[in-house]
Amino acid sequence: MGSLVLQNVSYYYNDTPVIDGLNLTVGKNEIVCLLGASGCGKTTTLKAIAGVLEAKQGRIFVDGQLVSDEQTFTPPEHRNIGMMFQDYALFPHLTVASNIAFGLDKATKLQKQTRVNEMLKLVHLEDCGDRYPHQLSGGQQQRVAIARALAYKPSLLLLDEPFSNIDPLVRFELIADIRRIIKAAKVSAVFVTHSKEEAFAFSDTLAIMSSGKIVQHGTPEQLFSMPSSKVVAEFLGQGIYLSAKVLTAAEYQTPLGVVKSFNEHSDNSNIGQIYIRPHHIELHKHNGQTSAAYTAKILSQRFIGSAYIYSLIIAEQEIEVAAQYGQSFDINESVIIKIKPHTVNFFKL
Ligand SMILES: Nc1ncnc2c1ncn2[C@@H]1O[C@H](COP(=O)(O)OP(=O)(O)OP(=O)(O)O)[C@@H](O)[C@H]1O
Repeated sequence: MGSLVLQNVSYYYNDTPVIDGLNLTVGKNEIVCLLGASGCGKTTTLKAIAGVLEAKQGRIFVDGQLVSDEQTFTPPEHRNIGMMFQDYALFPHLTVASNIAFGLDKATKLQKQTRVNEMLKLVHLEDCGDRYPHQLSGGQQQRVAIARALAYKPSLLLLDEPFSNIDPLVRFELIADIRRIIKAAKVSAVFVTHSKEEAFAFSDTLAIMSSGKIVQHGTPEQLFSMPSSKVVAEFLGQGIYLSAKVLTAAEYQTPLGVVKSFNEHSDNSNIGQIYIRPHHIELHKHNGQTSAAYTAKILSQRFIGSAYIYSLIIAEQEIEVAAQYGQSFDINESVIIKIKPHTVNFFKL
């Protein structure tokens, strides 16, 4: 059994379902990120796991222990779960060391001191034990918050938007740092964010939520290359749909010609749509050729340092495509569009 198992969990506010038969298993030492549109129920799911609210249906196991079902409700303080939220919630009148020691109420003075020193070392704040929170940067305060959450050796850590108040310039450094700390502590974690970039940088796996359910759970690569539904495909990338007819197991007829696939078509349907991401598209100079070429007009451009990104309309949908190194086009220029062979995501109609 995983470190955390949610089986058919539901929760509703005033009869409106917010979590609706949700299933999720988080393995030992796995960091999973709950991702989904605003209001899809991510924070409510964290609260049900923490025991801050009582799930109306289903079963929740933490480290193999049943903590919630129709007959059982283990209160938050007995679930052995650490929590970390965006506002750090450090006690301003306590030193860093006292903040970290706060949850260690059953330990002796010596045990507390030893654990606080271990935690300060883990988060690289050995010299800050006597400081107060206001004497630390936002990133340092967040490291104290994680030290406090890990001090009593929880089996699971819940993180709700922990990086959203951190300066964007240092955010990804802090994310790498906190990921390292969690991995060193060998704890499982459930992380909620709005940012795909944070999710990719911080998590081992992503669980995409929609309408109160997990619609797909897997590594970022699995979800990106083989999304199980349009919701997942659209959530992870800004692509376009092309109508598609299955020609052979690895070829599709589209309005932009035949698209070749690395994977075999497994569905028994013949008509549908394929989802094309920007990196599947190649732009080429027209150079006066007309034969069998599929073209589009450049609408706008922006420079990102290493390349130009061009905006164009393909199959009546706007998409941004990066030019290859050294390539450049003019606004309004007509360019040839080629779709590279790739692992095709086909969705039947
Ligand atoms: N106390 C409440 N009473 C009634 N409805 C609530 C309450 N708390 C949350 N909701 C509703 O439940 C739904 C899910 O809320 P939740 O906070 O879990 O979403 P979320 O996915 O975390 O959203 P966000 O990404 O915006 O933080 C929303 O529609 C929200 O309006």
